[in-house]
Amino acid sequence: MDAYRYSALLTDLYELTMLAGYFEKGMHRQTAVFDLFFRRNPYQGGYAVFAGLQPALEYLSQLHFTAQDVAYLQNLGMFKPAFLDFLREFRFRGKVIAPPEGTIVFANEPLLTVEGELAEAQLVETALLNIINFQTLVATKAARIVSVAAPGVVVEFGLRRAHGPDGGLSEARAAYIGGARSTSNTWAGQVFGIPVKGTHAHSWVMAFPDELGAFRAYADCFPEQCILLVDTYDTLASGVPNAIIVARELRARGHEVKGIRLDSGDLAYLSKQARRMLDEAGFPDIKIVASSDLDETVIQSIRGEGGRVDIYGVGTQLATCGGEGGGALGGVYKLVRFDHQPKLKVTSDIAKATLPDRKKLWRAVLPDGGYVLDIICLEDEQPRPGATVFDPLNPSRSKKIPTEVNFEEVRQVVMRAGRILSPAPGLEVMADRCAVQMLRLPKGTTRLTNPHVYKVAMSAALHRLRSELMRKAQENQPGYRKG
Ligand SMILES: Nc1ncnc2c1ncn2[C@@H]1O[C@H](COP(=O)(O)OP(=O)(O)OP(=O)(O)O)[C@@H](O)[C@H]1O
Ligand SMILES: O=P(O)(O)OC[C@H]1O[C@H](OP(=O)(O)OP(=O)(O)O)[C@H](O)[C@@H]1O
Ligand SMILES: O=C(O)c1cccnc1
Repeated sequence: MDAYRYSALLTDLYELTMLAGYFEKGMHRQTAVFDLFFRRNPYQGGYAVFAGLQPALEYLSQLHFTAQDVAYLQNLGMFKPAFLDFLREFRFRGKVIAPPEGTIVFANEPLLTVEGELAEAQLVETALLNIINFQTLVATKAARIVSVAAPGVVVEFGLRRAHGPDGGLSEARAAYIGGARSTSNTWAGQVFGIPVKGTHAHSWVMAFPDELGAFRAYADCFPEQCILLVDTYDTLASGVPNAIIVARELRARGHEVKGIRLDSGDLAYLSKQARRMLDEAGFPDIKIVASSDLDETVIQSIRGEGGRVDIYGVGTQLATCGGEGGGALGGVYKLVRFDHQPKLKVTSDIAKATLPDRKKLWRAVLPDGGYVLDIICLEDEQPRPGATVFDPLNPSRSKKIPTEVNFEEVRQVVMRAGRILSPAPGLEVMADRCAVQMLRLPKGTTRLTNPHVYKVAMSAALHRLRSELMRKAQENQPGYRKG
């Protein structure tokens, strides 16, 4: 898809200098495995929604340096001719393991694993983080908003406040995966097939001599999709009464006004009053749309006060991933195996020590389908009910896997030898997956504040391997003295 035709130069310079260095030292063909993961759930929440895989895979499968790319790098004066020749032939031929998009994931779990030659696996770090971090962050924000809005519907209105045109495009995609049902972004509608929806702006009302004339004109032009913005002058004194007049006139012509939109004031109070007025006038099916800097907290408050909003139009806060613990997802990409040896990033802070080697991610599931905990194992082991597993952040804490669970593997091989293994499912499939998995989480995990901490554990074998590598790494440091 053209929307994903990213340049090979979509990278940090240091990926290219490392690549040139590995090439010069003859290391570029050695095998490497990298894990992409994040260390903290976004928004101080209890989960994240994995998104961005399809664009990431499209990027990998199309990755090549054009003649212009190579000429640009040559002009930088940093790279030798033999390396530039290598870039001309460069393709990504690696293997990728990942969860399907819309999967609920948690901090410290390996999400994407990229395996290949050091050159290809290292080069793609920046682009993969750029794509996955942003889309996962937006999809998570959408899921949070949808979780408090339901059965109300969420429409994504963020394009005008999104971080640039490309941000607006991928944000609309990710918001849909997280549960937004439609977007105002027509380009996203065209590219991704997301349903497009909208009302009209205050400028429409202001461009007519009066509000009633503006509503009549809109109903005339769009008798089948008429949603009227009622807060330009006075919501309850003129906006809703005028909308009711137009709704009667339209009904006499065989059509129905579909909705009204509230865009300022106390949305709980106004929606209750508007609902009463519409019902009393014989229009119980006219929907109430609300917008005005909405986020999950405001929506929860509106609902808590008995607000009667049917559709929430959410723009700025969704598109820019606002709120505590939002803004950016701190996903990282770490080397876990190199030249046939497991690798570990050692640090005095155990919470930042990586999980070495090729791994599998398993989800322990109760007979009723509810999720219990996730277990990170070495590639060749299978978790067992009753086995003891360890907290990767504090391995002195351990717990037993409940005996009655089954295990679902969270990730699958999605790319081999640089080829995407199966065509991406539609975005609706990803959105359904997210909605279903949200319901399978333990109670409290989706709570906005102080959520239940879903357990992510490592197997005993992975714990042993990590401890052993840590010990060796410390002993091998020059100047290390056993304390
Ligand atoms: N019932 C509610 N509970 C919590 N927050 C609400 C409620 N109703 C509205 N809000 C929020 O209150 C804030 C203020 O809304 P209000 O429309 O009064 O001011 P405004 O947006 O600055 O007005 P204007 O649209 O005229 O600029 C908005 O961010 C809105 O999301
Ligand atoms: O509040 P958000 O969550 O960002 O949702 C999008 C906002 O964008 C529009 O306002 P804007 O003032 O840009 O234009 P308008 O004249 O249509 O109100 C719309 O009325 C919403 O309030
Ligand atoms: O269609 C709307 O009502 C809309 C679209 C974008 C931003 N705000 C509102």
